[in-house]
Amino acid sequence: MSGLTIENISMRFDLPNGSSVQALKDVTLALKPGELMSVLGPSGCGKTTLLNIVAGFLAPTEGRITMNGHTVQGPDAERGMVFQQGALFEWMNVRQNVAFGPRMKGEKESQYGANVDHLLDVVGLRDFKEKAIYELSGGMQQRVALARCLANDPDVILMDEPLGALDALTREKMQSLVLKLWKETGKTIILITHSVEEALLLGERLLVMAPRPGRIHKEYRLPFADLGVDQDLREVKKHPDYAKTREEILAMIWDMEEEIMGRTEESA
Ligand SMILES: Nc1ncnc2c1ncn2[C@@H]1O[C@H](COP(=O)(O)OP(=O)(O)OP(=O)(O)O)[C@@H](O)[C@H]1O
Repeated sequence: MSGLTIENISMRFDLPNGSSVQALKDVTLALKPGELMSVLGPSGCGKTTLLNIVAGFLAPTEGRITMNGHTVQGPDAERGMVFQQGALFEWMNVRQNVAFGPRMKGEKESQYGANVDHLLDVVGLRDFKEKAIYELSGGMQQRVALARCLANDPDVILMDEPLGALDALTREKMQSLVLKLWKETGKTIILITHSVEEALLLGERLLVMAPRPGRIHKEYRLPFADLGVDQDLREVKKHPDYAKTREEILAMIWDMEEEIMGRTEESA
């Protein structure tokens, strides 16, 4: 079967003091090729743990991940990751960073060069190819991180708060870029965010997770990501369902946070 399946994933962390944390409990979902899913939920509900398991960085306590029919056993270029801070190589210039994956695969400049230049064009860094990473703004660094991930031609792109460290205006521009890349490349994308607005705009599917144990609370199918491919995101936000869904999700997460606070106070 093509696509990504997350089957009955549970994750328990055993702590040195003998106790344990049930970070995820029985999470099941499937993504078809080309789907864009945002993941939202209060702090500690297991978003990053889930992404790390899909990436193959962590082995789940129970369940399995399959990718195009085979079981995920560890990290692989078919699943690319973009972190909050670009995790770029400071000793390489912009173009060398983007070319890193293909070079590691043993490709020659004649094989990867045109694609690397194309990707740098797509993310708007044509004139910055020779720049050092420290010369770039945070937004530009995240553009490099996106291009570097795409240069490996992964089937799935996993993004953990990729725009979380950016200022509001840059973030908005980058949200449009993510939508553009999604449509142009047809990649499957899972994007974790703490921003309800971002989850709404970048989630063709939006997953709300609940904590203790981390699990799927509710899933939405939304029109805003498709609309945002061709439209200014500020226009998309005027859609009548946008404010309604935002309020509903905000209230949902607020209630979860209140419950966590209540439980913490009780146990104090
Ligand atoms: N390596 C680890 N060892 C022990 N506990 C862990 C480990 N990694 C995560 N946890 C715990 O698992 C739970 C889920 O953590 P995770 O980071 O996945 O949540 P999150 O939803 O991504 O949180 P945030 O929004 O704050 O980034 C938390 O209670 C966390 O403390």
